[in-house]
Amino acid sequence: MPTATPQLPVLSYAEALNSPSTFIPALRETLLTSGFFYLADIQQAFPTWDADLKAAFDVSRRFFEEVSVEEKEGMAMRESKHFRGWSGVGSERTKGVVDLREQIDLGPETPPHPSPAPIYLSLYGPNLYPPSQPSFATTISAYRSHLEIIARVLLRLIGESLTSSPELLTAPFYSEDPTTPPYSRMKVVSYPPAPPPGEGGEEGALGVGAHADGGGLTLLAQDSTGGLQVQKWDTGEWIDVTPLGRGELVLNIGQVIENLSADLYTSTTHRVLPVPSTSPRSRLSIPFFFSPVLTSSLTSIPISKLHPELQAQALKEKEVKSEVKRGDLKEVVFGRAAWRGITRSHVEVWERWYGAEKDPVGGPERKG
Ligand SMILES: O=C(O)CCC(=O)C(=O)O
Ligand SMILES: [Fe+2]
Repeated sequence: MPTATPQLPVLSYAEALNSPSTFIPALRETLLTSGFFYLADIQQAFPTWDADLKAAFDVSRRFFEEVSVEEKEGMAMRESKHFRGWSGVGSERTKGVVDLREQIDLGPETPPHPSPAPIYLSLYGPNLYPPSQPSFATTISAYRSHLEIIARVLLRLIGESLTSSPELLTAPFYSEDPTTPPYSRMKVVSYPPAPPPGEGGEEGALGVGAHADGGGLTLLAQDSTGGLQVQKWDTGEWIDVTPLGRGELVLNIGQVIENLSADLYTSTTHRVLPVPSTSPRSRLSIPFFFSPVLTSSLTSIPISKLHPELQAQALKEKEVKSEVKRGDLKEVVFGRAAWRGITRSHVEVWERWYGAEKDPVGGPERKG
């Protein structure tokens, strides 16, 4: 395991639970400056954390390495009206360029929505799992349930770091209606070693191209390979998010929290470099995108409700350096943003089940 010196702040989950009064100012400072951080000391809250994390990576590697292409095709995302399931290398796009990764997309496990109008309610539905590896579903679901807890704790503390009415931030992430739960997605991803351009590789292709996450809060576990980079919003410099080998998670906020925070906190641009063709194996990562209910309306915390010391800063214009256009998923209703994000990444799935004639939101292209 590498023992790199982290270039991003390391915050402690144990401190978040035991000493919120010292954790909250550190969290605020981190989100005002860096936008990305490591979360360590999760073991103190979940004694089985290291084993559960390892089990999640073990079932993921077994899936990518052992399940046949025929079985993967049977659980392919194009079979799902709900944009769930497996996508092979080259079938997902970021800003129109193929991503060099293979993945399973998962969401909250529910039946299809009973009346899927508006169209984005079609995003609710069942996941697709590999039939030959039943431990994949149970292991990944158990891991996901830890992340739901950690994300809720962090969300509340992010709310408290901004305002004495944290429910202004947290409300869109709660639902009383079982047909419209919070729409948190999760991916199990493999980045295979890729040939460089000139030796068969596509010019400009990355593991995943530069983007800012569209959801609320991203909690990412990565193996020891490395390759994730974040673009510092103040200088535009790319820095490595090196794995620390401590069972840590990498956290960043998505465009939803950027918007809710009156743009005080930045949803930072990031990317994954291709795995070198000389690497003996694929890089694995498991990002979890903790997100609001699809029907929720997202309105920024009013400046007058922010902590007094943040109000002047919220009024200032902030220049964010980013290789890609930002704010591209700005919508009032979260479902519309989620729909545009996923249909843009998986145009073929959208065309198969919906297409321009049937889609009032406009799928990959914004309408109205
Ligand atoms: O795999 C990673 O390290 C990052 C993936 C990512 O940024 C994403 O899927 O949004
Ligand atoms: Fe991302």
